[in-house]
Amino acid sequence: ARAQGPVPQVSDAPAAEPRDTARRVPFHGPHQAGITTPRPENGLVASFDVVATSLDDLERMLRLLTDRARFLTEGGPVPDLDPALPPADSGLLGPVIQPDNLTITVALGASLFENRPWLAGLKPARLQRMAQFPNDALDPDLCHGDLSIQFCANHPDSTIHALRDIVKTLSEFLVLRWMVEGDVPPVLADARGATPSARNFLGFRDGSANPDSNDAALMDRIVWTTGPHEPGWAQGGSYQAVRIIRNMVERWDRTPLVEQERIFGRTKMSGAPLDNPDATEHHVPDYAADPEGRAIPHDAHIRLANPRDAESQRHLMLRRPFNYSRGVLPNGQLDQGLLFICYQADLEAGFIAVQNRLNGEPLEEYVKPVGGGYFFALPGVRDKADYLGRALVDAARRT
Ligand SMILES: C=CC1=C(C)c2cc3[nH]c(cc4nc(cc5[nH]c(cc1n2)c(C)c5CCC(=O)O)C(CCC(=O)O)=C4C)c(C)c3C=C
Ligand SMILES: [Fe+2]
Repeated sequence: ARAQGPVPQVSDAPAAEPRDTARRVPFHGPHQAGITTPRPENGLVASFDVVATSLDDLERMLRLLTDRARFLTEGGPVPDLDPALPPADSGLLGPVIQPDNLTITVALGASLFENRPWLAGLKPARLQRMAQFPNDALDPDLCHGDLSIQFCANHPDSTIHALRDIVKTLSEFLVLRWMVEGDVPPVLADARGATPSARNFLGFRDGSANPDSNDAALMDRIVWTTGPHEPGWAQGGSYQAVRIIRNMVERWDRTPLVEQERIFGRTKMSGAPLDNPDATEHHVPDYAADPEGRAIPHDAHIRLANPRDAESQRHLMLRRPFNYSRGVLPNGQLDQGLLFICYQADLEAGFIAVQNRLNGEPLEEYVKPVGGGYFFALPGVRDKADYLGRALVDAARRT
């Protein structure tokens, strides 16, 4: 017989460690946050079509987007509204929005300029629609867009909350085309105080040879767009290339370790280049000492991506990828991959040139780009009176 008495209360799951969500990345500055600022654990790129048929509409949209991005990244209490109305906030983060290292980075696609005569002549010089590379199998539903927003934060609930806020508050202007969310595993400083690079879904450290984003002079050269060949409004912005790259992880996990390592040109566990496997991941490979490609094959990913010759400095980029995992494909394979994001001062000298060199690399047997797009990240918002894209709007009013 069943025991009588009160139904036992279902207890809450054991509480995790309290999270540190108070950290804030400054919103105002000469450049947008989320490019050279440290990459937190969660990242999401959403691409939108813009419904703005006049310059006044575009200005209203950019001002509203700036206000929301400023509030969400700085944090604060959610206003109480009349309960007869929809609430001011989704409530995902509770009554007070915590900044949680959130950054919101807004970038424009070529189609925004091409379909609007009142923006003619103002498109950044290298901005173009992403073309198909030989190994691509692009899904049109995962490509292009008038405007991209990259959300990064310590936790996925913060990036999702910010996306939901923008989708709701800008519904008059923005129609969502696609979005991909990803993570990078947390990394702990080693005994020498160095922080190793996080691993991608192929199990390799990713980011070892990235240029140092704390070096402002280097970032001025590699990342920030400057110079007379670009419209004046675009100075201080950056070209953003986004690629959704599926990883065939089942096939990869059945590939011998030596082959995996020769495909990248690095050892899997430490990340050291194969010309000095006992070094750290930050060891600089010496290709001149390996002209026949015995240690690091000529078609290894890192050797093709950066041959470190006289020309290479022109083709550098800042990579900021996240790993995505989104269930199972209809064929029963895991749908995992890399949300590849990179920033550069010149899209053609950066991403496009490097991708053209990578065409045909052995890694292609294990990866399949399925989407993405090219965008131009707007210059930063200087202060409370400024807004995203103000210089563009001012320039359009003058022409
Ligand atoms: C066109 C640019 C690049 C694409 C697309 C790309 C895809 C891609 N990369 C990895 C994994 C690794 N990439 C690594 C290095 C590396 N990759 C690129 C560019 C692209 N990668 C560059 C410029 C570099 C640096 C080369 C150098 O300067 O030596 C590495 C090694 C570690 C590191 O430096 O980050 C890994 C691992 C995957 C899995 C992938 C597509 C799915
Ligand atoms: Fe790479």
